[in-house]
Formats: sequence, C-alpha cells, structure tokens
Amino acid sequence: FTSPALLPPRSPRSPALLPLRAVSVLARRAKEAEVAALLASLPVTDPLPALLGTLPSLLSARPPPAFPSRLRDSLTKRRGNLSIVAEYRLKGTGLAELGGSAAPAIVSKLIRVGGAAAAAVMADPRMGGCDYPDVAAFVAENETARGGVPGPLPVVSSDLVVTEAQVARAKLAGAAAVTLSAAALGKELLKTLLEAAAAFGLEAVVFCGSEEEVVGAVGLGATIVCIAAEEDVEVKKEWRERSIPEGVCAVCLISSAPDALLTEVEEAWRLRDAGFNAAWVCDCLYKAGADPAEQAGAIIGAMKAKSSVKWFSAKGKSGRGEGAKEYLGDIMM
Ligand SMILES: O=C(O)c1ccccc1NCC(=O)[C@H](O)[C@H](O)COP(=O)(O)O
Repeated sequence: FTSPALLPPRSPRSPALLPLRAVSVLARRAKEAEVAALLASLPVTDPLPALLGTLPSLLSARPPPAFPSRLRDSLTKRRGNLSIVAEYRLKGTGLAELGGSAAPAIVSKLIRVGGAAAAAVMADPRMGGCDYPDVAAFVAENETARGGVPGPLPVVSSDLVVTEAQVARAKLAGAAAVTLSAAALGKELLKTLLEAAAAFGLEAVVFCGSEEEVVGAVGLGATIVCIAAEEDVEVKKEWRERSIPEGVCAVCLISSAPDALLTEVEEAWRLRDAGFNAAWVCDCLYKAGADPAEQAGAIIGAMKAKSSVKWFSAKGKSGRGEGAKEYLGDIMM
C-alpha cells in the first residue's frame, strides 16, 4: 500500500462516515421504534423475550454483576503496544463491491489472522448493511480457531444500542461486548444499559465524543472507553491522560480519510505513542485493495508495527529507522 509523506493535513471526513454520535437523538427514537416493531413481530419460539425476562432478577443480584474482562484483557497489552479492533460493515466501505469475498466468514478470518485483538460487527442494517446474524457468523468463524494461534477473538456487537433488548440480542448472537454511545444515550440511559450489559455478562465499549463524556462514562464504571472525536491526537492524548484512569482501557476511533491514502496507519502509531491501548478501525482496512499486500491483514500489521512517526513513514518498506521500543524479553513474551 502507499502512504503520503508524514502526517499531511487531513481532509475532512465524509459526512456519511461520521461516527454514530453525530446522529444522536433522532436516531435513538428511530431505533426505539425499530426495536419495538421487532419485538412485536417475533415468532413465539424466539428466545429473545425469555432472555429479556431474566433481566430483573439478574439485576437484583447482590453484589451487582461486574463486567467480565475478556475484551479489555485482549485490548490491553504492555505499554508501547497498540491493539486493533477491526470493524466489519458492508455499507460505506471498500467491502461493498466485493460480493462473496466480503462474506463475514472470510473477513473474520482475514482480520483474526492479520493480528486484530477484537472484531466488531456493525449490527445496524440501515447504517452498516449487516445485522445480528452477521455478529453470530463472526462468533462462529472465530470458534473454528479454538485451540489455535491466534485463537478466537472477542466479537463486539456495534449497534446504536438504546434498549436492553439489543443487549440481549448481542448476548444471543454470542458477542463479548456491545457499544454504547454516550452522546446518544445521555447519562441515565447509559447507566441503565451499562448495568444491563454487565447483567448479561457482556462488556461495553462506551463511545465518547468529548472529554466531558469520557469523565461521565468513567464515573459510571465503564471499563472500556472509545474516544470518537475529530480533534487531533494531541488533544485526545490530553483527555486520556487527564480523564482515563489506569485500569480503564483507552481506545480511539480512527475514522477513515476519504481518499486512497493510508494516513490512518501513522495515526495509529501516534495513538500508540499517546498511550492508547487500542484503535478502532473500519473502512481504512478495506479501502486499499484486495491484494495480499493491501488487504485488511496487511494494514492491521502496519498499524501494530513498532514504527516511529519520527523516523519512519508507512510508505517505506525497508524498515530503516524503525523505532522499536521493546526489549528482546518483551518480544519473546
Ligand atoms: O461514534 C459513536 O458514538 C459510536 C457509537 C456506537 C458505535 C459506534 C460508534 N462509532 C463508530 C462508528 O460509527 C463507525 O465505526 C465509524 O464510523 C467507522 O468509520 P470509518 O472507518 O470511517 O468508516
């Protein structure tokens, strides 16, 4: 793949690809209506109502259920390492035109073997062109890797979650975690859904568009926070240092630049240097091409590479000036 000279000015992201928080309250209403219609139309054999019915007793457990930590553990490596959450969706990505080769089972394997620490599936058909069965397909594909190296990745169900029913659907699909948007939910609903996720044994990735939202999410006990804001990495670094305590996993969304260049790789290196545990990426994994040197696995590898933005550009392939920060002992672990 190609990358421009170091960190040129970014072109504004396409409005169609703005993070979900940009759509907030109207989208929340539409989603509530959609979930209500779904619940009303379920066949009597569907397990969703029964699972939802267990929620009150799960919530009344004392002490209250805590989050599991499979996703957080997978994303939290030693300092100086950046993990990648690779998101799958069909709408608005370079996958849209690939037909069968963009099927969940194929992309799931590509990103697992490519070295991602977690997979995410956007489970909103209108926004992402996929649905909860695609989450289940990712989970099933990952299960085929049980006992292997790398083993199954935790799968995040990335819907605009506004009701407990969606958390229950994620659970039934086998997801390890759900996404929650601080801006779309507001504090009270965010608290309710964080509790519902923990009660169902799921983790939650709380997307935050401002430092205030980060503080709010951490105050509510969020264990994984994803900053989704257009600010420069230096600003996000300040938010992380001031407002994300040790023990809370710090993730940052890298939204795709609307061009064929892979400036996102250098953004990942900057996030690693800023102390983030993980980057959440989507279209930039699929926009370069389907050649082995360009596809998602190659880009994940480049994002995780121990390269330095001071000495090395993503377009260089020689490795000269590579700024590895590890000791041999770290590499051997
Ligand atoms: O931004 C949010 O608040 C949010 C909430 C819940 C789930 C996901 C959220 N944002 C991420 C996204 O909307 C997409 O993952 C993102 O647009 C991917 O972008 P791109 O690679 O630029 O297509």
